[in-house]
Amino acid sequence: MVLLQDYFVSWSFLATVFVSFVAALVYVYGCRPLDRWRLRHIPGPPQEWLTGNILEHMKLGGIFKAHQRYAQKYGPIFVARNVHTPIVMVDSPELARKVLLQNNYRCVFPNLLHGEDAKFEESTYLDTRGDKLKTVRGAWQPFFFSGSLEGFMGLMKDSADLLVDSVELHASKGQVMDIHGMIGAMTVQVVGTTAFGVNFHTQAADKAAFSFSMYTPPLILLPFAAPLIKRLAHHFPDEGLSRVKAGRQVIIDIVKELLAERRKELAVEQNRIAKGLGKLRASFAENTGERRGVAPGSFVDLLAFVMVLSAYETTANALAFTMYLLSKPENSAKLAKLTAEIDVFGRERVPTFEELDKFPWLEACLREGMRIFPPVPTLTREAERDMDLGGHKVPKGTMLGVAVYSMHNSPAYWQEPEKYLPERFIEGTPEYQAKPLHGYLPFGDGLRQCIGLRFAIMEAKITLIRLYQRFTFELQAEQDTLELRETITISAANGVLVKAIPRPPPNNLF
Ligand code: HEM
Repeated sequence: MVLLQDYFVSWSFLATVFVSFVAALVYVYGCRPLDRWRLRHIPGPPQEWLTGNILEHMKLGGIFKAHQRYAQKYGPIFVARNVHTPIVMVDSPELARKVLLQNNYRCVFPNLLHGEDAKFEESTYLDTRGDKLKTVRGAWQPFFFSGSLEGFMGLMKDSADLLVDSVELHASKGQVMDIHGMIGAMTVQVVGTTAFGVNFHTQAADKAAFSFSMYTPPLILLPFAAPLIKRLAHHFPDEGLSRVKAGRQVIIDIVKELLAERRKELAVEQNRIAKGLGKLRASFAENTGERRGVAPGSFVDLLAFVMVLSAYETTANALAFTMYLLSKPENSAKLAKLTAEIDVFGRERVPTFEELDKFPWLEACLREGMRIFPPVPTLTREAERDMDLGGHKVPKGTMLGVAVYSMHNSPAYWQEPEKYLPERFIEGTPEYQAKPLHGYLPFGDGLRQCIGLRFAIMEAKITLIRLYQRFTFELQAEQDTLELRETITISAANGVLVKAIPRPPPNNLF
């Protein structure tokens, strides 16, 4: 009896109670009972303890592929656990519209950055909300007005011509090239130069910037322990994290250098602004950071990050995917129509801003490319208030997602979705008639729709015109099916490998 009493007050007893309590807490935490209860009416894949659906996503080849599978199985609204927190996904044009038009805040996913790096991340625009959102977006707008866009034509054409030169070099040696990587170098040059008015001479946004670290899984699974994990990662960075930080540092260093240079050269800057280049940074400084202190000290970082994330990779991916599809042997008739449209315009001529509208087939090829391979496969929002989504009550604060990739490739909305049919984007064709009214979202929708949409289409059109005036491209056999890699965007995991075939001069056509 005495022994038992001793045991109850002993350390080992206390330790057993404590460990059992913590184990029970961890178990309950991994089951997410509250989230399950809140979203119990919405179907979705069964969740694993602690890991949600993450392991299944990996098995299925990415979150976007998993969403496609879930939509087939559970219908147009389902709950998936992409990360620790559940996300209510929609896969129907009507529901997608509701999500995107009624909610203006993006979800913020956890990341590992700490200290100075975290400040850089906070300054980014992608999860901005409230008044700051209006001010910042307003400051961006002038950059994308027709007047400004027209001013970028020369730069876009020169950059496309540099790309043509390097394609020619490979072609003269009969070499296979990764056109995706080469286009990426061009898009970074274009957007960097337009934003800062200084030649952005490097492909700074290395893919390593988006690589994973071994700290990422614990951060995703145990978000409550984020401060501890971030500190650990900061003091003992592994190789993955070091690469992420190095990638960002390249950008920050360039930006700081440019900023210092610009401050010394105010007169030169005035000149540049008059020409339209550097307008974005100037407009931003004018409207937010410097004048009103909305983003003090961080506005330039913001531009750099948004540039990398939003402009460079998406445009490069859209272009590379389109070229991939046009190079597939089964799409040779679509390619022939494209080269015919370009030949009518002229093999040597450079289009003016207005003349870019004379390429409807080219634009259709690009738009259809972004249907099959939307560069941003999932859009996210946070429910700003309680919502009714497809008859389900979704509480305020819930993470919402639009399964763009799945919707774009669904037979429920597109006839023969696996086929590359640019006709879908040519008014008056049967394919156009069959197209869903709202089911096409490569640039998102609502107040947070891609602000660079016109910039991107313009750059892509100029690039494709200059390339196809001179070449067609032959796909390497092993690329019949393109392996995709998913980060925030989807891209070709191993690049797009092609051989350039110089086109015969126009007078030898027949
Ligand atoms: C083909 C190329 C591009 C594609 C497919 C694309 C796609 C997207 C998508 C899907 C979004 C999110 C929209 C939403 O949540 O509803 C977005 C946002 C954004 N994009 Fe693009 N983008 C492209 C090119 C560009 C370019 C060239 C720029 C700038 C020069 C740019 C700047 C932005 C910015 C600043 C945002 C954030 C807008 C906001 O949150 O208010 N994008 N883009």
